[in-house]
Amino acid sequence: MDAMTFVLFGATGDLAKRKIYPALYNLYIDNKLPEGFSVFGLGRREISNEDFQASVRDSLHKFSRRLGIGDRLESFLSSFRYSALNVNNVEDYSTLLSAVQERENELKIPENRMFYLSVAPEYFGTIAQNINQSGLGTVKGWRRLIIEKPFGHDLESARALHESLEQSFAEEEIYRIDHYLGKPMVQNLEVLGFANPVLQALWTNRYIANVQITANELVGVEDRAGYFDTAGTIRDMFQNHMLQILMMVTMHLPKRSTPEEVRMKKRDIVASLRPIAKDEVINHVIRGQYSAGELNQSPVPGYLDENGIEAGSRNDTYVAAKVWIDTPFWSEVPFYIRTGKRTHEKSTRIVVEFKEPLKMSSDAEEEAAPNLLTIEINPMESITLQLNTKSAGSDGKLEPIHMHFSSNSKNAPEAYENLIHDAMLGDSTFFAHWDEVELSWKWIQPVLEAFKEDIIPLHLYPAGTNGPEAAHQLLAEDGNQWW
Ligand SMILES: NC(=O)C1=CN([C@@H]2O[C@H](COP(=O)(O)OP(=O)(O)OC[C@H]3O[C@@H](n4cnc5c(N)ncnc54)[C@H](OP(=O)(O)O)[C@@H]3O)[C@@H](O)[C@H]2O)C=CC1
Ligand SMILES: O=C1O[C@H](COP(=O)(O)O)[C@@H](O)[C@H](O)[C@H]1O
Repeated sequence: MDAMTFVLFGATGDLAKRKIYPALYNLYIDNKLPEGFSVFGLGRREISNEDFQASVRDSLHKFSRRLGIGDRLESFLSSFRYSALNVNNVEDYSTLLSAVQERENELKIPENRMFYLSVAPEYFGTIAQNINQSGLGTVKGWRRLIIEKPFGHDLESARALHESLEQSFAEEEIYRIDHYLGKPMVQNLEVLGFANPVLQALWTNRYIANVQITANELVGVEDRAGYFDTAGTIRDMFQNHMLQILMMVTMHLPKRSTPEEVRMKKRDIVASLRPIAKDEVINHVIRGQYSAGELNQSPVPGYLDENGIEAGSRNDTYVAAKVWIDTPFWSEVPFYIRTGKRTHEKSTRIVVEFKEPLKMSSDAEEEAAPNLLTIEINPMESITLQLNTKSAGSDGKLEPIHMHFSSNSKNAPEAYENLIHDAMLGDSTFFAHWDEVELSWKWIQPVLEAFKEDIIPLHLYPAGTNGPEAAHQLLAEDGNQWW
């Protein structure tokens, strides 16, 4: 891997402390950082290098699961420098440029610069522009820009953001983080397809009855009311993470592919999503909001009673939808997608339900359970195939059995580790490319409008339950059920 300077905007923020520093540290102790590696943390506040290193040390103590391994923390921290910078002030970038160049010379490393924007999205365009104007982005080596979500608030704002970024950075230099694409089981979907002919052969509408994608959460709005009450689950989870999983599970790859091939396949899927007109949203999408309920036998407040939520807010904390992909592989297969906060479980999973088995014999009225392939993504990482077999007893009835594989996820790299490492290598396979981001917003725009205009019901569900009843009806009307 190339030696580089990692320039982190928002170095004093929550995401840096909870995710980025632990990810960098884990990469360091796994010897996955390059020889010459230097970090510049940036924020408005004035702090010394020592205080910055101390705050990184604190966040590792709090958030890293691997601090006990080895005693390399201090040498890791010695790569960290801090520079005060206001993103709107071009002179601050020039000061930073001098400091970065001095460090590059000191370490004798080439001008490879990774810019990570862990700040509010309204700054993305300005930062990209100022990086260029100040000369910080003029390099003899390579430069890359990692940006956090959310990428826009709707189709129009996403396009505006893209236009402002593309004035300063080429698409190949931009790495849009969707942390679900960094989850090992989501990355595994690419391999499951091409490495298992048995699955590859079955991966079509000929054999698959429906596909279900669930991301249930225990947590509520936490302390992010300001952001969440205007975003809702539809933008926070559905437009990005859920549609990315849908793309990953449905693209057909004949072999391990280049980032460009993956990008084209994902693009084809999202371009083939059957459009839902605004007045049709009511038939395909369920919108929910949690009311007061119970979790672990303790009462929890409803959404409207959470801190910082606007009185009478009609914001969505739950979305379920029935989606169709109009391609020869997937026509006639319903994809059911649901995600919600304050449900009864933390579980992200994909369940593929295969078509009904053939009747065993003409006179047997036996009910065979469907074959199900369940891929648990989070917090469990497992793959289970449900088959039918004869029961051991004398009656010889059918009973389901489970072939189960569970990975030892304790030591598996976390999503941010995988993604930052990939970006350092210049591998954009598991990043969201503009084409698919734009098409996702385009597809979801009528749903956003239906929510905004309040023309579909907002179903309440008590916290700690399995979502609104209407989400179950959505499948029941097709003769299906959530698994
Ligand atoms: N936190 C999370 O769990 C997640 C966050 N994200 C995204 O990551 C990004 C960062 O979020 P988060 O860390 O939570 O935000 P925080 O509010 O915790 O941190 C914001 C950071 O931006 C810096 N900052 C703010 N204004 C300026 C400015 N004018 N000039 C320079 N620096 C500035 C702050 O430093 P200072 O105050 O010193 O200026 C601080 O370091 C956002 O895009 C968010 O949507 C995405 C997924 C999850
Ligand atoms: O991006 C987000 O994801 C989390 C859920 O992530 P997970 O890895 O725990 O499944 C969600 O809670 C948050 O609201 C959203 O912004």
